[in-house]
Amino acid sequence: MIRFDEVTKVYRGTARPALNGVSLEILSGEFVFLVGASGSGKSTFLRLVLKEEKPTSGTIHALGQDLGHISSRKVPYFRRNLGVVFQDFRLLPNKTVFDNVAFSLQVIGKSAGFIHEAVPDALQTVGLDGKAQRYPHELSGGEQQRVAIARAVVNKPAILLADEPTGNLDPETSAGIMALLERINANGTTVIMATHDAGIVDRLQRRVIEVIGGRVVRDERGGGYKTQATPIIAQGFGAEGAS
Ligand SMILES: Nc1ncnc2c1ncn2[C@@H]1O[C@H](COP(=O)(O)OP(=O)(O)OP(=O)(O)O)[C@@H](O)[C@H]1O
Repeated sequence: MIRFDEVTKVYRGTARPALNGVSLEILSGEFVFLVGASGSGKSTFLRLVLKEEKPTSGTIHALGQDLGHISSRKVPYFRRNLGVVFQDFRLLPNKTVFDNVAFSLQVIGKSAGFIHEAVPDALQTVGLDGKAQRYPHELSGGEQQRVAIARAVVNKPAILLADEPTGNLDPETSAGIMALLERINANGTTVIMATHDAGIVDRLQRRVIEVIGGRVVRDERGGGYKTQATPIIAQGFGAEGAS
């Protein structure tokens, strides 16, 4: 589903790679936590998958395509298969909940008929069916994140990328968001989530990829936030990235 082969990313004007020789594979249907200190390279990983950045060296395949060979004209089509959620929600403040979710479908040319079925469906999935006409400032943080998740999944993406989606939320609200992400994953969407939340990672016991200074130092299925166990390098991928 996603494969990194010896991927290194050095941002312009910087000396130290943000990602350094990362090789790994993420399979369809997996739920993966990306963990590591601030600045370790987690967001860079997600931006590379989205093709918002390109690697300095190495190759990335996602959904059967070599990202290096997708022309800029085709990038928007590629991105239709990916949903994205951020720590700060990024909703449009002057649009209702319904219109925030509908907007992402309008820009890709979906018909009004499609939108009027898909948006209520997505709002029901995230538990916000009664709040379609509210504005973002009339919602709690947890509800705003649910809108952002509805927007991310309304087009039924194969992959959901979440960059610290619970970073601004209290533990109880975070637990609700995690239950939602688990449900979305159980319905077949591959979920990759960057997080600093040790409690969540320990509780869910999913695959954990730990990055330090741009290198993958641990890739463990059923792992916690921190482990004393000998790292298991998933299926032979990532050995080169470990140090
Ligand atoms: N656009 C950019 N230009 C230059 N350097 C960048 C850019 N984006 C990130 N970096 C650098 O790349 C490294 C990795 O950053 P990245 O944002 O991927 O880390 P992160 O693990 O997501 O951190 P956080 O947990 O704080 O979000 C950092 O040293 C950062 O300063």
